[in-house]
Amino acid sequence: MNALPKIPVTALTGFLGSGKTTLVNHILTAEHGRRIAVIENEFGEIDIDSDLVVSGDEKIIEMSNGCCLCCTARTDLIEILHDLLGRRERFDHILIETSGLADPNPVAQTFFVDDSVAENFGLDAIVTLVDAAHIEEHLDETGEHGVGAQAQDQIAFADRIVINKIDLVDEAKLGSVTRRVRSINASADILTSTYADIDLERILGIGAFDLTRTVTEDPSWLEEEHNHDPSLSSVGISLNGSLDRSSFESWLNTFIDARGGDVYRLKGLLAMHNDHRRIVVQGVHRMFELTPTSPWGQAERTSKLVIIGRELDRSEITEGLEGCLSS
Ligand SMILES: Nc1nc2c(ncn2[C@@H]2O[C@H](COP(=O)(O)OP(=O)(O)OP(=O)(O)O)[C@@H](O)[C@H]2O)c(=O)[nH]1
Repeated sequence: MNALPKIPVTALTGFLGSGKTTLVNHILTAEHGRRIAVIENEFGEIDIDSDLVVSGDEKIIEMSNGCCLCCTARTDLIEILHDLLGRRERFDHILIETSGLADPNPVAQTFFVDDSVAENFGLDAIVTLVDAAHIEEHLDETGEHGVGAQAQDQIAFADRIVINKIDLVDEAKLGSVTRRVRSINASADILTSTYADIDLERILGIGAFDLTRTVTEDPSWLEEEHNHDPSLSSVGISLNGSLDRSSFESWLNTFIDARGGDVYRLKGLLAMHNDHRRIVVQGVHRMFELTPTSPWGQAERTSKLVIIGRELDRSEITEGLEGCLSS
């Protein structure tokens, strides 16, 4: 007998750079009256996401095991959920931000295959973010090493789809993206947003996940195995000291000019010479931006950069970045 109601869980998916962390920050800072525990996970050997998420006491629980939820044993997730159960009076909703390369299936399965989890937690909805500017390109990558299948799975399994970054596309492009998404998932509600600024009532506490529907539409979903595309890799570099900003910008511009098509995602937290603030660098393909954040204060100045992409040459990137260190 279980007198307590199940804790609702929202699984957030979406391809690399679609805006998941932006949405998590929005959820953690907006006034919605819910207390939300966030489980983060990341494909990349150096953890950056937790630096980029607005910090707030113990809300963030990371799975920084250098791999994504889908291919680590689900026991990791089960353990974290059990741990949270011991503190259940402190929150009333759980949000799992899956890696940009994760297949949402194993996450969803966790809530059904493990009895103790199934008894205490209920999957509320799978929410998938879509990058309006890049999703078509990703879906079209259907070759042997294509990421199209992953991007497609994430859309197919969604209960709610948020087409984000609509500021970057015109109406015609938004129309074609919406039609494309609809052709993959005929039933999910589709919302649109800029910087993931959406009415949270439309994605939290909606009770949308319906196992009956999922199983009927794809009976194999509980067995599915998932492998990462081997040509995709993540290069994470951490350097002590400060970078010279103009050298960094010029190196990054040259690198992106040459390799932007293969760079799915670039994230970093950088120390710049003559600047007391931490600088966040965010990039998706050929677009990138540098944003100053909190001051370093007494903290040791280190620069961390993670690049996720195809055929990346670690030594070339390391050398390039080292060349930007301020002397
Ligand atoms: N122009 C524009 N940029 C956006 C929007 N939403 C997010 N971004 C930017 O896109 C970049 C990626 O956003 P994130 O929220 O980090 O994306 P993510 O899905 O968490 O990325 P991964 O962790 O790599 O999977 C950041 O530079 C954001 O500021 C938007 O609506 N419009």
